[in-house]
Amino acid sequence: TTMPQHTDVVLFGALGDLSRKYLWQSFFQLYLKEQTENKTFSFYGISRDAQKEGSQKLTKLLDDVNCEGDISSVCGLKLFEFRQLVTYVQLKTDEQFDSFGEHKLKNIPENSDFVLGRIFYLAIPPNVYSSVAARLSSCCKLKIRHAWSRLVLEKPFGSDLQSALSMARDIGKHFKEEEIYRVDHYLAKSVVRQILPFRNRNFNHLETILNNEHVERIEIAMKETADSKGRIEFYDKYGVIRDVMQNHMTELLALVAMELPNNHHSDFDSNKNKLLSQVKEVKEEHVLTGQYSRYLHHAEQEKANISLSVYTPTFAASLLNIDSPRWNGVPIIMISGKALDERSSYIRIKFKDSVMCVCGCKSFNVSQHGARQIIFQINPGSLPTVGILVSKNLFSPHLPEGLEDMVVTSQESFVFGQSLNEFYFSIPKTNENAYVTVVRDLYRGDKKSFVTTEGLEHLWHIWSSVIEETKHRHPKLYLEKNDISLNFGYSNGILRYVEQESSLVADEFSERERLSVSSLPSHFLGHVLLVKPDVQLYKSLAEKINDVAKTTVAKAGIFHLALSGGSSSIQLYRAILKHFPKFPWRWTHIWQVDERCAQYHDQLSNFKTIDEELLQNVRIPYGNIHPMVDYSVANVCSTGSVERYKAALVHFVSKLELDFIILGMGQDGHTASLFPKSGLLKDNENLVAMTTNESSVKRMTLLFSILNKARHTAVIVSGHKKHDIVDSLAGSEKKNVNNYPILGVNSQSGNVTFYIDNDAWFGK
Ligand SMILES: O=C1O[C@H](COP(=O)(O)O)[C@@H](O)[C@H](O)[C@H]1O
Repeated sequence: TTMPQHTDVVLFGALGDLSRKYLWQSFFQLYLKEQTENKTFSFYGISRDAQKEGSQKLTKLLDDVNCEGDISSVCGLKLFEFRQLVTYVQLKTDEQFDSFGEHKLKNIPENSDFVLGRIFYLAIPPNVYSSVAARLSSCCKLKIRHAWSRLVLEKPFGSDLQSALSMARDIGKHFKEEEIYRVDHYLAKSVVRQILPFRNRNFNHLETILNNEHVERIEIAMKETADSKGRIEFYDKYGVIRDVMQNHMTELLALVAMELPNNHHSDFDSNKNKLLSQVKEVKEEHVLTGQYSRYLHHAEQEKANISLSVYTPTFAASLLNIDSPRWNGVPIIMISGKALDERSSYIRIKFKDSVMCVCGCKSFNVSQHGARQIIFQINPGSLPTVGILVSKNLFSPHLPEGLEDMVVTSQESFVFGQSLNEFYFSIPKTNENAYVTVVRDLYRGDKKSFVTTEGLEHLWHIWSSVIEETKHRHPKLYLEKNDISLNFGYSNGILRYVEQESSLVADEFSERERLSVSSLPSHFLGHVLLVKPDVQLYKSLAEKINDVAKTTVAKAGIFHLALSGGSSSIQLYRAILKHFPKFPWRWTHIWQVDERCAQYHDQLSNFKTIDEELLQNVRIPYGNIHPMVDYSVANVCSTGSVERYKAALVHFVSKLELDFIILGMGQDGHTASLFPKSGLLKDNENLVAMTTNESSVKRMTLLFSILNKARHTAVIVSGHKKHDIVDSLAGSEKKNVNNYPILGVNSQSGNVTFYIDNDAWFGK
């Protein structure tokens, strides 16, 4: 007869996300499967919230625990019982801890024939692990015969080797190694659990080919569609390498590459640790990093420290090597990222193709000679379900107890370019949530889903220095969901993006921008003023536009730039082309501030200048260019043209906020095509209008209603002919917008800068 046993489950962080999403449901599953007359349970939900509020929150949370489709009355009854067995407890002070140990938890006399267990599950921030462990050790840990205590920790287990060791030391003062359970939920995923049984069951086939003679490379991927929104603070601290490569992915590597254990736990641990100790420290040149383009936007929303966020990798690809006779020379490639095109985790073992066809190549049979691979598909990606795929031209696998054949329906599915029909496909018989498995293992004292202290030390040893070395590297920006510019290759032991240049560039994010703004010398008409010789002036403005473009593209994925006509603009375009060849043209939309109603080839056309001097020299998508007048009709300007331009602005420009506009200023103080005494100066309703000044042709122009919504405005004033108007505007006499339209420039953003060259400022 087995001794009766009771288990107290004490869940810290009982009201948090992890508990809400997985833990309570998993503890209910435990109760459902394990509880008998002889095996009883109590559950305690712990947080720092006051008793009443915490208790209400917990009750709500438990309402969501359910039978997951099991409609039997047994499950319904057990669910009812389970909810009754959960008690909320506020634990903040030493006294509260002590009284919890004394009065709430079950206690038994020494030497009773009863097994008592206590699970302390810490779903709380790691910085309090040590102090909570210390308190638990003094109030609640069982120290009598037939009793056990387990301390369960969620990652991150430190942020580098040193911090992990010091955390392990601190906790080790209160709990012994066998009492510490560090969760790695990937080790509890259904396919991961089948890796070793599968290898064992196919020992004769597999163990002879799982080595450097036969394996070309191993890929381990953890691709996610989710981004890091809501977790920026955590992500800025950890980034993708610490978050998943150092732990889940390296653990997966160990399972496919370690020597098979002889089914003894001690073998399992020592073989795994041996393998981990053979993985070479990752080098800087072995890691590529990327950041999805809206990351900084999320960081800003979450009030993160942007100067740190710019460096956070949300994507990484790493090349690892194992220094052992079995694996020497086999590249191990890890890929993981947020905001990618699919949620797919897998280990792909690709075998060498060493067959050369000499004769009969026309009928060379793909199913016999095509790519040979084994794929452990852990999260499904585009497959109908998770499972293990073995190329039919490799061997026909024997299935261990936990797997069954998957019948591939006629519907074609492809895996790395090969039809699913070209694989033997086996799937786990049960596919429960990983946390259900974690909790069951925990209860049974089975340490398969947990990380030992020695293992942890190896894991950090592999990754610590490269994380440090790359911490100030600017990750390559990528577009969410599907950016082929993340594709990379490896040769001569080095990883390289196929497209070296990011289509999005965000280095030197805004620091320089802020600096340049704050160091401007003075003000003009209430706006920031920069006075310089013209060459320097245009370079400064080009630099500013480039900076704003990069940061805007990084945040919003699109940049709207509105240009004026005039000879000064030509110098600006040349400065941009010369100094900023990496300008993000692909993501830039070009608008016009104003235009004369002339055909494209007419010398009066502003657009012709923009086109010839700028657009023809850069790679900008045709659809991003928005000329103001309509060259497809004889009458290039009409009411229809005004409406068309307005509609285009409304369609493309979010909230009608252009990101950057370049204005000029005429000798009469006009700007855009808004001339002194024009009725349009007071038009607050329209965005675009036709206009004329006495001496010249008709024009189209943007109005102040949209100009003043721009996020950044630069007014270029250049040449000695402008000196008088600059002088007069700088004077103390009060002026009004009706006579000096430039005074109407009053952007809501406050980001207006006058770029005035020496000639215009000082005169001849
Ligand atoms: O541990 C982690 O894993 C999740 C992904 O887990 P999955 O079971 O959904 O594949 C990841 O989103 C998270 O950033 C990381 O901390």
